[in-house]
Amino acid sequence: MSVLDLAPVVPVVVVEDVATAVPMAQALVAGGLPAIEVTLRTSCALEAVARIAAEVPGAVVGAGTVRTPAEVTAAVDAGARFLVSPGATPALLDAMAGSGVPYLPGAATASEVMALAERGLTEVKFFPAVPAGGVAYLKALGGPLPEVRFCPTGGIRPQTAPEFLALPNVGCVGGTWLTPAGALAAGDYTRIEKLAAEAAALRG
Ligand SMILES: O=C(O)C(=O)C[C@H](O)[C@H](O)COP(=O)(O)O
Repeated sequence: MSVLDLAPVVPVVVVEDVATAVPMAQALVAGGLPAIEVTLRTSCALEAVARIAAEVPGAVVGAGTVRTPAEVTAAVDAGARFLVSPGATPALLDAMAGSGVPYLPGAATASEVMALAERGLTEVKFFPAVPAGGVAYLKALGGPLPEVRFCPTGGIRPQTAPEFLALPNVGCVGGTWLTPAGALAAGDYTRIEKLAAEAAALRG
């Protein structure tokens, strides 16, 4: 099954303290969001991926902010079950294609999406979704490129997620709102589970 179909929302998480990784992932899964994108933006990100992969059986943990072939290898070695990138380069795409796991390369223009489609890639992260043009832009891309499905990410909030999810070319949306830094710092996993449950219910 595609990552785009696991849940309406993929939490994009920035793990600053690796001790929060497992309880955070448990809360997200309990709330109904199994696909979790751990961004490789912090020094403990790979360890967070490894711990979630080992200790949270209901989670489908992936790595985000994957920008280089070396990061592809490191993420898969850590246990990432999918890869997400903000954009795409030929070297990165070659590495992702050889990784053995599903991947969502990033694109923001018709030409970028067409270059990915030329490679047979029809599941794409639309980034940065809101600054690049939001719902209207994505709807317009769906005219000439109807076979491509997107996971828009960047600037999406619970209030705006339903407008994206209503588009036929959107599989799911990504966002950071599920795991507020304050909730993680305070160990408030109940709040994270509640945010996840609300997000999981966004599309019935
Ligand atoms: O790290 C990456 O690879 C990214 O693509 C960036 C994330 O998609 C945004 O950080 C989403 O952040 P929000 O706009 O707060 O939902």
